[in-house]
Amino acid sequence: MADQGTSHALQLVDLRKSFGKTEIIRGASLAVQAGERVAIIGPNGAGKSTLFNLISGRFAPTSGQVLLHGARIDGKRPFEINRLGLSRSFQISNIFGRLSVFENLRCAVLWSLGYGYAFWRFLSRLQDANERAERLMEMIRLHKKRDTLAMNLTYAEQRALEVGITIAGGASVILLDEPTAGMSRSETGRFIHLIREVTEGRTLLTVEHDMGVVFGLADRIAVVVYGEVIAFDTPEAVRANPRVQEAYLGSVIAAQQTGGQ
Ligand SMILES: Nc1ncnc2c1ncn2[C@@H]1O[C@H](COP(=O)(O)OP(=O)(O)OP(=O)(O)O)[C@@H](O)[C@H]1O
Repeated sequence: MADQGTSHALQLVDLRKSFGKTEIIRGASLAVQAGERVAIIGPNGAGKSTLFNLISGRFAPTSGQVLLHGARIDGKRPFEINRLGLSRSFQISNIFGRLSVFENLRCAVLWSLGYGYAFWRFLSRLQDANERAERLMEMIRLHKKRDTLAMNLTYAEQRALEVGITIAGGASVILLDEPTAGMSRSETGRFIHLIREVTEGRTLLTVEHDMGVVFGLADRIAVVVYGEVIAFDTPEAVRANPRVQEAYLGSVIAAQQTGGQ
Protein backbone atom coordinates (compact mmCIF):
# COMPACT_ATOMS: atom_id res chain seq x y z
CA MET A 1 0.00 0.00 0.00
CA ALA A 2 3.01 2.28 -0.27
CA ASP A 3 2.12 5.45 -2.00
CA GLN A 4 5.20 6.25 -4.01
CA GLY A 5 5.08 10.01 -3.98
CA THR A 6 1.54 10.37 -5.29
CA SER A 7 -1.88 10.21 -3.73
CA HIS A 8 -3.22 8.61 -6.89
CA ALA A 9 -3.91 4.92 -6.53
CA LEU A 10 -4.46 4.57 -10.25
CA GLN A 11 -3.72 6.81 -13.21
CA LEU A 12 -4.46 6.45 -16.90
CA VAL A 13 -2.42 8.79 -19.05
CA ASP A 14 -3.47 9.35 -22.66
CA LEU A 15 -4.27 5.67 -23.00
CA ARG A 16 -4.96 4.30 -26.48
CA LYS A 17 -5.90 0.88 -27.76
CA SER A 18 -6.57 -0.18 -31.32
CA PHE A 19 -7.91 -3.49 -32.56
CA GLY A 20 -6.68 -3.75 -36.12
CA LYS A 21 -7.20 -0.34 -37.67
CA THR A 22 -9.97 0.65 -35.29
CA GLU A 23 -9.01 2.82 -32.34
CA ILE A 24 -11.31 1.84 -29.47
CA ILE A 25 -9.66 3.73 -26.59
CA ARG A 26 -8.80 7.17 -27.87
CA GLY A 27 -6.64 8.99 -25.36
CA ALA A 28 -8.36 8.13 -22.08
CA SER A 29 -6.98 9.86 -18.99
CA LEU A 30 -8.09 9.41 -15.39
CA ALA A 31 -6.54 9.95 -11.95
CA VAL A 32 -8.17 8.05 -9.10
CA GLN A 33 -7.34 9.01 -5.50
CA ALA A 34 -6.46 6.30 -2.99
CA GLY A 35 -9.58 5.17 -1.14
CA GLU A 36 -11.99 6.53 -3.75
CA ARG A 37 -14.92 4.57 -5.15
CA VAL A 38 -15.26 5.19 -8.86
CA ALA A 39 -17.94 3.96 -11.26
CA ILE A 40 -17.19 3.88 -14.96
CA ILE A 41 -20.31 4.44 -17.02
CA GLY A 42 -21.05 5.01 -20.70
CA PRO A 43 -23.02 3.74 -23.65
CA ASN A 44 -22.69 0.21 -24.98
CA GLY A 45 -19.47 -0.25 -26.90
CA ALA A 46 -17.88 2.92 -25.45
CA GLY A 47 -14.83 0.96 -24.28
CA LYS A 48 -15.47 0.41 -20.55
CA SER A 49 -14.54 -3.29 -20.55
CA THR A 50 -11.56 -2.57 -22.76
CA LEU A 51 -10.37 -0.02 -20.19
CA PHE A 52 -10.68 -2.68 -17.45
CA ASN A 53 -8.74 -5.10 -19.66
CA LEU A 54 -6.00 -2.51 -20.16
CA ILE A 55 -5.79 -1.73 -16.44
CA SER A 56 -5.71 -5.37 -15.34
CA GLY A 57 -3.15 -6.39 -17.97
CA ARG A 58 -5.34 -8.57 -20.17
CA PHE A 59 -4.54 -6.21 -23.06
CA ALA A 60 -1.42 -4.10 -23.54
CA PRO A 61 -2.18 -0.53 -24.62
CA THR A 62 -1.20 0.64 -28.08
CA SER A 63 0.22 3.74 -26.37
CA GLY A 64 -0.11 5.70 -23.13
CA GLN A 65 0.46 4.70 -19.53
CA VAL A 66 -1.24 2.98 -16.63
CA LEU A 67 0.22 3.75 -13.19
CA LEU A 68 -0.53 1.92 -9.97
CA HIS A 69 0.51 3.99 -6.96
CA GLY A 70 2.73 5.98 -9.27
CA ALA A 71 4.52 3.01 -10.86
CA ARG A 72 4.01 1.94 -14.49
CA ILE A 73 2.07 -1.31 -14.91
CA ASP A 74 1.11 -1.06 -18.59
CA GLY A 75 2.50 -4.04 -20.51
CA LYS A 76 2.82 -6.17 -17.37
CA ARG A 77 0.98 -9.47 -17.20
CA PRO A 78 -2.23 -9.87 -15.15
CA PHE A 79 -0.62 -11.97 -12.40
CA GLU A 80 2.24 -9.46 -12.03
CA ILE A 81 -0.26 -6.61 -11.71
CA ASN A 82 -2.19 -8.67 -9.20
CA ARG A 83 0.97 -9.15 -7.13
CA LEU A 84 1.46 -5.38 -7.18
CA GLY A 85 -1.89 -4.90 -5.45
CA LEU A 86 -4.62 -4.68 -8.09
CA SER A 87 -7.30 -7.35 -8.10
CA ARG A 88 -10.12 -7.80 -10.59
CA SER A 89 -13.26 -9.89 -10.31
CA PHE A 90 -14.05 -12.15 -13.20
CA GLN A 91 -17.80 -12.62 -12.77
CA ILE A 92 -17.92 -16.00 -11.04
CA SER A 93 -15.46 -17.68 -13.41
CA ASN A 94 -12.77 -17.88 -10.73
CA ILE A 95 -15.03 -19.71 -8.30
CA PHE A 96 -14.37 -23.44 -7.99
CA GLY A 97 -17.88 -24.95 -8.01
CA ARG A 98 -16.85 -28.23 -6.38
CA LEU A 99 -15.02 -26.56 -3.52
CA SER A 100 -16.79 -25.25 -0.44
CA VAL A 101 -17.08 -21.55 0.37
CA PHE A 102 -14.26 -21.89 2.91
CA GLU A 103 -12.01 -23.81 0.53
CA ASN A 104 -12.54 -21.26 -2.24
CA LEU A 105 -11.52 -18.43 0.06
CA ARG A 106 -8.55 -20.33 1.46
CA CYS A 107 -7.35 -21.09 -2.08
CA ALA A 108 -7.56 -17.40 -2.94
CA VAL A 109 -5.60 -16.45 0.19
CA LEU A 110 -2.93 -19.10 -0.43
CA TRP A 111 -2.64 -18.07 -4.07
CA SER A 112 -2.06 -14.50 -3.00
CA LEU A 113 0.78 -15.67 -0.77
CA GLY A 114 2.51 -17.11 -3.87
CA TYR A 115 3.53 -20.62 -4.81
CA GLY A 116 7.27 -20.28 -4.50
CA TYR A 117 7.88 -21.27 -0.92
CA ALA A 118 8.98 -24.45 0.82
CA PHE A 119 6.52 -26.96 2.25
CA TRP A 120 7.37 -26.19 5.89
CA ARG A 121 6.64 -22.56 5.24
CA PHE A 122 3.43 -23.54 3.50
CA LEU A 123 2.34 -25.37 6.66
CA SER A 124 3.17 -22.44 8.91
CA ARG A 125 1.19 -20.16 6.62
CA LEU A 126 -1.76 -22.49 6.43
CA GLN A 127 -2.90 -21.37 9.86
CA ASP A 128 -2.77 -17.73 8.76
CA ALA A 129 -4.64 -18.58 5.57
CA ASN A 130 -7.34 -20.42 7.52
CA GLU A 131 -7.82 -17.47 9.84
CA ARG A 132 -7.95 -15.00 6.99
CA ALA A 133 -10.44 -17.19 5.08
CA GLU A 134 -12.66 -17.32 8.20
CA ARG A 135 -12.54 -13.53 8.51
CA LEU A 136 -13.37 -13.07 4.83
CA MET A 137 -16.32 -15.43 5.19
CA GLU A 138 -17.74 -13.27 7.98
CA MET A 139 -17.16 -10.11 5.95
CA ILE A 140 -19.10 -11.41 2.96
CA ARG A 141 -21.80 -12.89 5.25
CA LEU A 142 -21.31 -16.47 4.09
CA HIS A 143 -20.09 -17.96 7.38
CA LYS A 144 -23.31 -19.96 7.69
CA LYS A 145 -22.55 -21.49 4.27
CA ARG A 146 -18.98 -22.40 5.23
CA ASP A 147 -19.10 -26.01 3.95
CA THR A 148 -21.57 -25.50 1.11
CA LEU A 149 -20.15 -26.24 -2.33
CA ALA A 150 -19.90 -23.02 -4.32
CA MET A 151 -22.03 -24.49 -7.12
CA ASN A 152 -24.91 -24.89 -4.65
CA LEU A 153 -24.95 -21.24 -3.57
CA THR A 154 -27.59 -18.82 -4.84
CA TYR A 155 -26.53 -16.43 -7.58
CA ALA A 156 -26.21 -13.51 -5.15
CA GLU A 157 -24.15 -15.65 -2.75
CA GLN A 158 -21.84 -16.62 -5.61
CA ARG A 159 -21.35 -12.93 -6.40
CA ALA A 160 -20.51 -12.31 -2.74
CA LEU A 161 -18.00 -15.18 -2.83
CA GLU A 162 -16.53 -13.68 -5.97
CA VAL A 163 -16.00 -10.39 -4.12
CA GLY A 164 -14.43 -12.31 -1.21
CA ILE A 165 -12.00 -14.02 -3.60
CA THR A 166 -11.18 -10.69 -5.24
CA ILE A 167 -10.26 -9.03 -1.94
CA ALA A 168 -8.62 -12.15 -0.42
CA GLY A 169 -5.08 -11.11 -1.25
CA GLY A 170 -5.42 -7.71 0.41
CA ALA A 171 -5.16 -5.77 -2.87
CA SER A 172 -5.36 -2.03 -2.42
CA VAL A 173 -7.12 -1.46 -5.76
CA ILE A 174 -10.20 -3.53 -6.59
CA LEU A 175 -11.91 -3.73 -10.00
CA LEU A 176 -15.46 -5.10 -10.06
CA ASP A 177 -17.24 -5.74 -13.33
CA GLU A 178 -20.99 -5.07 -12.97
CA PRO A 179 -21.06 -6.42 -9.41
CA THR A 180 -24.86 -6.49 -9.08
CA ALA A 181 -25.78 -7.64 -12.60
CA GLY A 182 -28.56 -10.22 -12.51
CA MET A 183 -29.61 -9.48 -8.92
CA SER A 184 -33.06 -8.50 -7.70
CA ARG A 185 -33.66 -4.97 -6.36
CA SER A 186 -33.47 -6.05 -2.72
CA GLU A 187 -30.37 -8.18 -3.31
CA THR A 188 -28.78 -5.22 -5.10
CA GLY A 189 -29.42 -2.89 -2.15
CA ARG A 190 -27.84 -5.33 0.31
CA PHE A 191 -24.95 -6.02 -2.02
CA ILE A 192 -24.07 -2.34 -2.47
CA HIS A 193 -23.91 -2.09 1.32
CA LEU A 194 -21.65 -5.16 1.48
CA ILE A 195 -19.33 -3.85 -1.24
CA ARG A 196 -19.03 -0.52 0.55
CA GLU A 197 -18.10 -2.33 3.77
CA VAL A 198 -15.55 -4.79 2.40
CA THR A 199 -13.80 -2.21 0.24
CA GLU A 200 -13.56 0.38 3.02
CA GLY A 201 -10.13 2.00 2.87
CA ARG A 202 -9.38 0.53 -0.55
CA THR A 203 -9.72 2.02 -4.00
CA LEU A 204 -12.67 0.64 -5.95
CA LEU A 205 -13.42 0.83 -9.66
CA THR A 206 -16.61 -0.63 -11.08
CA VAL A 207 -18.03 -0.84 -14.56
CA GLU A 208 -21.74 -0.43 -14.10
CA HIS A 209 -24.91 0.05 -16.15
CA ASP A 210 -27.41 0.31 -13.30
CA MET A 211 -27.68 3.99 -12.36
CA GLY A 212 -29.13 3.09 -8.95
CA VAL A 213 -25.93 1.18 -8.16
CA VAL A 214 -23.74 3.93 -9.61
CA PHE A 215 -25.30 6.68 -7.53
CA GLY A 216 -25.45 4.47 -4.42
CA LEU A 217 -21.84 3.38 -4.58
CA ALA A 218 -19.60 5.89 -6.29
CA ASP A 219 -17.77 8.88 -4.83
CA ARG A 220 -16.95 9.91 -8.38
CA ILE A 221 -18.16 8.82 -11.77
CA ALA A 222 -16.07 8.53 -14.92
CA VAL A 223 -18.13 8.84 -18.08
CA VAL A 224 -16.61 7.05 -21.06
CA VAL A 225 -17.93 7.93 -24.48
CA TYR A 226 -16.32 6.71 -27.67
CA GLY A 227 -13.08 5.69 -25.98
CA GLU A 228 -12.52 8.91 -24.03
CA VAL A 229 -13.26 9.97 -20.46
CA ILE A 230 -15.53 12.95 -21.14
CA ALA A 231 -16.29 13.68 -17.47
CA PHE A 232 -14.94 12.61 -14.08
CA ASP A 233 -16.77 14.15 -11.17
CA THR A 234 -19.13 13.66 -8.22
CA PRO A 235 -22.49 12.00 -8.98
CA GLU A 236 -24.31 15.33 -8.59
CA ALA A 237 -21.94 17.16 -10.93
CA VAL A 238 -22.03 14.37 -13.51
CA ARG A 239 -25.82 14.28 -13.40
CA ALA A 240 -25.90 18.04 -14.04
CA ASN A 241 -23.18 18.05 -16.73
CA PRO A 242 -24.80 19.07 -20.06
CA ARG A 243 -22.19 17.19 -22.09
CA VAL A 244 -22.92 13.98 -20.19
CA GLN A 245 -26.67 14.57 -20.47
CA GLU A 246 -26.33 14.96 -24.18
CA ALA A 247 -23.93 12.08 -24.76
CA TYR A 248 -25.43 9.53 -22.43
CA LEU A 249 -27.12 10.14 -19.15
CA GLY A 250 -30.25 11.98 -20.32
CA SER A 251 -31.47 9.01 -22.30
CA VAL A 252 -30.56 6.50 -19.58
CA ILE A 253 -32.34 8.39 -16.80
CA ALA A 254 -35.36 8.96 -19.03
CA ALA A 255 -35.47 5.23 -19.84
CA GLN A 256 -35.22 4.24 -16.17
CA GLN A 257 -37.89 6.76 -15.14
CA THR A 258 -40.30 5.34 -17.69
CA GLY A 259 -39.74 1.85 -16.29
CA GLY A 260 -37.12 0.55 -18.73
CA GLN A 261 -33.83 -0.87 -17.41
N1 LIG B 1 -10.59 -8.13 -28.50
C1 LIG B 1 -11.25 -7.30 -29.31
N2 LIG B 1 -11.05 -7.30 -30.64
C2 LIG B 1 -11.71 -6.44 -31.45
N3 LIG B 1 -12.60 -5.53 -31.03
C3 LIG B 1 -12.85 -5.49 -29.71
C4 LIG B 1 -12.20 -6.35 -28.78
N4 LIG B 1 -12.65 -6.06 -27.53
C5 LIG B 1 -13.54 -5.06 -27.69
N5 LIG B 1 -13.66 -4.71 -28.99
C6 LIG B 1 -14.52 -3.66 -29.53
O1 LIG B 1 -14.28 -2.48 -28.77
C7 LIG B 1 -15.48 -1.74 -28.60
C8 LIG B 1 -15.67 -1.42 -27.13
O2 LIG B 1 -16.00 -2.63 -26.46
P1 LIG B 1 -16.14 -2.72 -24.87
O3 LIG B 1 -16.58 -4.11 -24.58
O4 LIG B 1 -14.90 -2.23 -24.24
O5 LIG B 1 -17.30 -1.68 -24.62
P2 LIG B 1 -18.17 -1.47 -23.31
O6 LIG B 1 -18.24 0.00 -23.09
O7 LIG B 1 -17.67 -2.30 -22.21
O8 LIG B 1 -19.57 -2.00 -23.83
P3 LIG B 1 -20.81 -2.68 -23.02
O9 LIG B 1 -21.39 -1.59 -22.16
O10 LIG B 1 -21.74 -3.05 -24.12
O11 LIG B 1 -20.27 -3.85 -22.25
C9 LIG B 1 -16.60 -2.55 -29.23
O12 LIG B 1 -16.86 -2.02 -30.50
C10 LIG B 1 -16.00 -3.93 -29.33
O13 LIG B 1 -16.54 -4.64 -30.42
